[in-house]
Amino acid sequence: MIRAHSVETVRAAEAAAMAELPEGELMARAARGLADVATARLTDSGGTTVVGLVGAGDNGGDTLYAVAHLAEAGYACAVVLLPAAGRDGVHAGGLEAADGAGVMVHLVAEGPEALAQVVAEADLVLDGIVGIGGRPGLRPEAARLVDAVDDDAWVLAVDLASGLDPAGESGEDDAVWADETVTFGTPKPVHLLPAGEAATGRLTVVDIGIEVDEVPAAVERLEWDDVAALWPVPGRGDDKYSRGVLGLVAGSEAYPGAAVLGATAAAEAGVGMLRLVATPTPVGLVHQAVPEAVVGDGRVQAWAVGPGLDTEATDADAVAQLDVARAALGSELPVVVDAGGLALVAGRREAPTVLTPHAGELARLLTRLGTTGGQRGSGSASSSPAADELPAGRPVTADDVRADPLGHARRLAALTGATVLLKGATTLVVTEGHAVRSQADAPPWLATAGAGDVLTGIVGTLLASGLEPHDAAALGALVHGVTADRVSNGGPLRALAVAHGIRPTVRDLLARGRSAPA
Ligand SMILES: NC(=O)C1=CN([C@@H]2O[C@H](COP(=O)(O)OP(=O)(O)OC[C@H]3O[C@@H](n4cnc5c(N)ncnc54)[C@H](O)[C@@H]3O)[C@@H](O)[C@H]2O)[C@@H](O)CC1
Ligand SMILES: Nc1ncnc2c1ncn2[C@@H]1O[C@H](COP(=O)(O)OP(=O)(O)O)[C@@H](O)[C@H]1O
Ligand SMILES: [K+]
Repeated sequence: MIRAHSVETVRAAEAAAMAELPEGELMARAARGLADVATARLTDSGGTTVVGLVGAGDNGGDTLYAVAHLAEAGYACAVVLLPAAGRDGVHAGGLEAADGAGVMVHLVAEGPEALAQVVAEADLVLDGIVGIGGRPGLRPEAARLVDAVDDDAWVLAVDLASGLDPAGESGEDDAVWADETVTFGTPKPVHLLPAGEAATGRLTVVDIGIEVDEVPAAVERLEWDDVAALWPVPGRGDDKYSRGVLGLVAGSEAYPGAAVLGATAAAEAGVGMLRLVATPTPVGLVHQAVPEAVVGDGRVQAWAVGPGLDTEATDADAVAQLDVARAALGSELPVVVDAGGLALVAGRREAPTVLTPHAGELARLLTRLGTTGGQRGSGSASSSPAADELPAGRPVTADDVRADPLGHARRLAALTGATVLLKGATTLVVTEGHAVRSQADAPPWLATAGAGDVLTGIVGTLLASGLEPHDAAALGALVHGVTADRVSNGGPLRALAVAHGIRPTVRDLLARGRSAPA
């Protein structure tokens, strides 16, 4: 599992480490690690020139020392000192090291054109403008230099891409767009959250000897090797009932195929037994595609409610199906609720619950539950709408959610007590009292109709086997995304192919776990 820690946690861990170490040792380790990564990239690309963009804080200090190492190794190195105070505005020890190594030192006073030319010549740019002490956004003089970077240069962000919010709570309107980020000790939330993930690029963690393993993470990401520990593997004493029966309330005369996708996914994920509650057309289709499924209401260990459910339908079969959906939501059993089922969510549910909206569904649900959209007030760092603003009396929109996915997912989790799985390129899993989980395993090809129905089948299977909602949601998202990536293999995807890819994917992920060192 990848674990990202908050800025407060990192600062405390750094302080504890520094108390045991000679002065400057942590920064020396950070700079050495940074220079090593830079050297590896320059070796790969055949690049020879390095420019460091240096801000006022310790992030600039790391950068100055790293550039000094690179100059000593023979690369042609320059730095641009961004503070208005020039040489007096940056880390003194770092500047002394850079001077001693023969690094060319430029000041903002030289003017934007001259500096843009310096920056444009770099094969590798070290972004040391700001790190975890940074406020979101770039000042104009920094933004101009970032714009001047050559398209072919390798942009290496020091600790985080400057301009991002280290906490990853607000967006990335004006930030460095890094090819790679070298971070120290542990990832920070911004590296894993939608607000910063794209601008972070490849993430490389350099060990500088700070201890955070015992401290709760702010954001977590399950990795392939976590699957074996979490996935429900039957034992000799199990039977189909003990493994977990899933009740799937899905499909309608209007959207029959969703039931096929959800049922196929559950069968492929290895559900002990599947009961389908649906109207005649989806029942017929599921009989063809998933002959294992049993039709009709009955005893189950968990429910999956919603794929293809038509909550507007009024014929007798549909009304009977909707009655089962409402009874499932009113029961004390675990439920995953998707698509049409979300329209039936009325508020808090005490039993384990996973809600799986995409941005539009989350917006509609929040609006229906009484939340309204709002704009951040003046003085805020960003003009994006935020979830925690005072109500402005208008409905929450999908754009509001996209501008602040984490905030809106948290809002729904607080209103319902449920685990909220917010779908997207990066899928967030938010449960009150738990570290946020963030999964980014899927290719954009997965943005295709019916993909969500497949996810519901997987998560339902995991709930029926007894997994906690937070684990079921994150593990479901991981397996869904990894399966999509394997099946796509760089090409188009269809939802049914993803469903059919689950079995070999889970098998291979479990095999990895068996062969991984203890
Ligand atoms: N604390 C430690 O022990 C270690 C810190 N390290 C480095 O130190 C960094 C944190 O250093 P600092 O706390 O000095 O903070 P930063 O270097 O992140 O930046 C703080 C400075 O930048 C200015 N600033 C903030 N936002 C800005 C913006 N948007 N545009 C321009 N200037 C802005 C602030 O006024 C302040 O002067 C880490 O990210 C890491 O790179 C590493 O050397 C490892 C050890
Ligand atoms: N750009 C993207 N990259 C990767 N995965 C994505 C992207 N956009 C959406 N997805 C994933 O595709 C799936 C789409 O599900 P959903 O929107 O519910 O579709 P449907 O309702 O048609 O089944 C989700 O699992 C989501 O996380
Ligand atoms: K930086």
